[in-house]
Amino acid sequence: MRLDVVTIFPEYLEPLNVSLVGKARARGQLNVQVHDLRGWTYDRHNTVDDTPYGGGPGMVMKTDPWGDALDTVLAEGYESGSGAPTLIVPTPSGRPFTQELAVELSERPWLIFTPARYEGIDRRVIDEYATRMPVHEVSIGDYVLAGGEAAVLVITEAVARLLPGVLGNAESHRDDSFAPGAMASLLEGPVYTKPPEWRGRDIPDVLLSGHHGKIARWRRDEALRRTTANRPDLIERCDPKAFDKKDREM
Ligand SMILES: Nc1cc(-c2ccc3cc[nH]c3c2)n[nH]1
Repeated sequence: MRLDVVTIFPEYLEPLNVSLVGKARARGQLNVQVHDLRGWTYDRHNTVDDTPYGGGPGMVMKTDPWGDALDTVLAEGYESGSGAPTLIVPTPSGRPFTQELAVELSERPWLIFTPARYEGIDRRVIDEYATRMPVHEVSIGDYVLAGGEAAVLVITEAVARLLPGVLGNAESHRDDSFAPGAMASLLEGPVYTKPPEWRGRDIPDVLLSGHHGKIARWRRDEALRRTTANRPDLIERCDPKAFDKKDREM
């Protein structure tokens, strides 16, 4: 998979050099290119913004730097055989980013991220590139950030960990919260490891019983309890029949 990020804060994307994404890049599973939007400005102040038509507070990101940057990125990507691009535009007014969307994006060969700043990007840029590729305007949550770069980090990590071979054998996304399946959308229950006693706190006996059926049922019940408490909206999405089936298997 190829990822391109165009931003006025390339240093914000430094975390893509470490941990899971950094290792995937080093192994060649992920090709990440970060581009400084100001590289496509030609005035003395490297201007990327201007006042909004119709008035109002703040500034709007100008068309030309984005258009020139995206044309360059597209030419590079096509030249290197990156496949069909998908444009991802982080915005508070976008489609919610979910595990389902992460799975969908992980199956694409090439993602181009355009994290904005200020009041956003001149709408004509999105409209122009929407004629050439799928565009996903994506929100990572109902809160307002000062720019889209944090959203790029979130989306990139959620997508990269789904790529084949990126998660090690010791990890798996099979039972992720929100992953499809009988426990679809249940939140993760509590987890424990050694030592068996810590500051007077023990491990739940069932986890030491070696009875896999009882352990699976306890974990399911804990997930249900936690989901009911924290995300009752997710309970409706679960298929109760699947639970009966799972119970019989445990
Ligand atoms: N989910 C979410 C996205 C954003 C976001 C995305 C881009 C920009 C550009 C300027 N402010 C922004 C905020 N806030 N919250």
